[in-house]
Amino acid sequence: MSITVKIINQSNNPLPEYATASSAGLDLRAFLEAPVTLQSLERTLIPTGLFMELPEGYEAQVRPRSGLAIKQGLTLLNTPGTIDADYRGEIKIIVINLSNEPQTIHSGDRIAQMIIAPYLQVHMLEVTLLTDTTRGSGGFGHTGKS
Ligand SMILES: O=c1ccn([C@H]2C[C@H](O)[C@@H](COP(=O)(O)OP(=O)(O)OP(=O)(O)O)O2)c(=O)[nH]1
Repeated sequence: MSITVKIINQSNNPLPEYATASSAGLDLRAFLEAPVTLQSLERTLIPTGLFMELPEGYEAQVRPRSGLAIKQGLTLLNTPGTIDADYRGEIKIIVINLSNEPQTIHSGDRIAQMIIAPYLQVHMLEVTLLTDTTRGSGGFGHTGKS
């Protein structure tokens, strides 16, 4: 399946790619004029230079990369971020530094991954009674510890 995209400055900002033949996520790169340093617990919006036109019925989920999380404590604050099919703005990534040290992001760094997935829109049909189940309203640990 093809998706129409626009990218700023493609000579040094390549299109997102799948790292391996079966990768689920396309790696997203930071597109920055200068490196950005995040202090411990600081968050910021990192531009990618990427714009997309998703087909109707598809979303993109923006998720953290495990290597960045374990090595640098960098993750995404709103994971998974949702890119709507009708969004035409630049895709930006909300990065937070959960480590104790400052962390620097350079232009071209792969800061997140993006999964394209189908979604359903539903009609909310209101009723006064829902059907009974064994679980009922049990939740939040109701079935035990292990
Ligand atoms: O990590 C993200 C999350 C969202 N977006 C863009 C695409 C998405 O379609 C739009 C709106 O995102 P969302 O619905 O999460 O934002 P909101 O806070 O509900 O704002 P809005 O009222 O604009 O929908 O912002 C990004 O670029 N990166």
